[in-house]
Amino acid sequence: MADLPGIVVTGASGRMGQMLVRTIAASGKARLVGCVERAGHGWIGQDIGVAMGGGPLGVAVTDDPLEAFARAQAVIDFTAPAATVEFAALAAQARAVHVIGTTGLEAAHLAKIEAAARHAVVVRAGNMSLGVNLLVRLTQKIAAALDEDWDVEIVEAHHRMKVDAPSGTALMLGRAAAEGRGVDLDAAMDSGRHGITGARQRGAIGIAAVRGGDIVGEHDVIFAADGERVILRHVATDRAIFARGALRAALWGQGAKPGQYDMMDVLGL
Ligand SMILES: NC(=O)C1=CN([C@@H]2O[C@H](COP(=O)(O)OP(=O)(O)OC[C@H]3O[C@@H](n4cnc5c(N)ncnc54)[C@H](O)[C@@H]3O)[C@@H](O)[C@H]2O)C=CC1
Ligand SMILES: O=C(O)C1=N[C@H](C(=O)O)C[C@H](O)C1
Repeated sequence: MADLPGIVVTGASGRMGQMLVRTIAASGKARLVGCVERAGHGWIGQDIGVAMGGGPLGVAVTDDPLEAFARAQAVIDFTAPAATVEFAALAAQARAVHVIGTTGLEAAHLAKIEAAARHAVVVRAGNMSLGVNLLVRLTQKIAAALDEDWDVEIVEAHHRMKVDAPSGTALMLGRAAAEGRGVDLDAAMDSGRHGITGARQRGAIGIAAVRGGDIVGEHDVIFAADGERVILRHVATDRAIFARGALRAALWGQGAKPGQYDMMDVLGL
């Protein structure tokens, strides 16, 4: 047991944090060695298992990430952009693999993560599930096969508490469609339509976001032409799919050289 990789979960009280704690504890492939939450959080100092309403897991929640990371071989981080940037520097300092699931990262955040990845392994993906990563590959292939008579529209739906839009997954899918077509997503993307928009621009890649209830995550990629449509769909019904992917990434990263990777690298897709 002691030779299994030790993993720290950041944002341990969150929707994904709790799922990760359960997944790691039950995996038999890794040890949970730390749980981090933001300073002032009510769970600081409590055993994570007890705080989650179950039996003790022998790991107290801390607000000191550096001390926790120093004991770990990997950090799994599904939190928020500002926190993730801070954790990237600290994980690199500790030479721990940093698995980043956080979405809503902007250019300035990504530059800091890139700098950290010069010293340590970073695996980052807007979606860690096998099914979505397959969907990304299919989207790229179909976009490459179809010309601009086929309008690409991506529709994503998530729970009412999600704070960023479009979802990280929708952006992955948009990027894949753009790559398939040989264009730049930033130039082609049309998201958040409202008012007198004018007719659709040929070649645009549309992205729309739905927010409501407890939707775990749903993504449609629609290729619409005159007289026919191709629709690819992924429906997540359980956050365990993301946690399993993240754990797989943390284990895969143990043998990798410093640098930034994604789930395509981990899954060999
Ligand atoms: N890549 C993927 O496969 C997936 C990514 N996500 C992303 O993961 C992120 C988190 O999602 P949820 O768990 O639903 O959110 P959540 O709001 O339930 O959890 C976030 C947690 O991070 C904690 N946190 C924030 N700042 C912190 C700091 N400085 N130090 C320590 N902890 C801090 C919060 O207290 C909270 O417990 C979002 O960006 C979401 O889009 C979610 C599911 C799958
Ligand atoms: O916030 C979420 O919940 C999710 N976020 C990720 C995203 O932004 O795509 C992945 C998943 O869809 C759930």
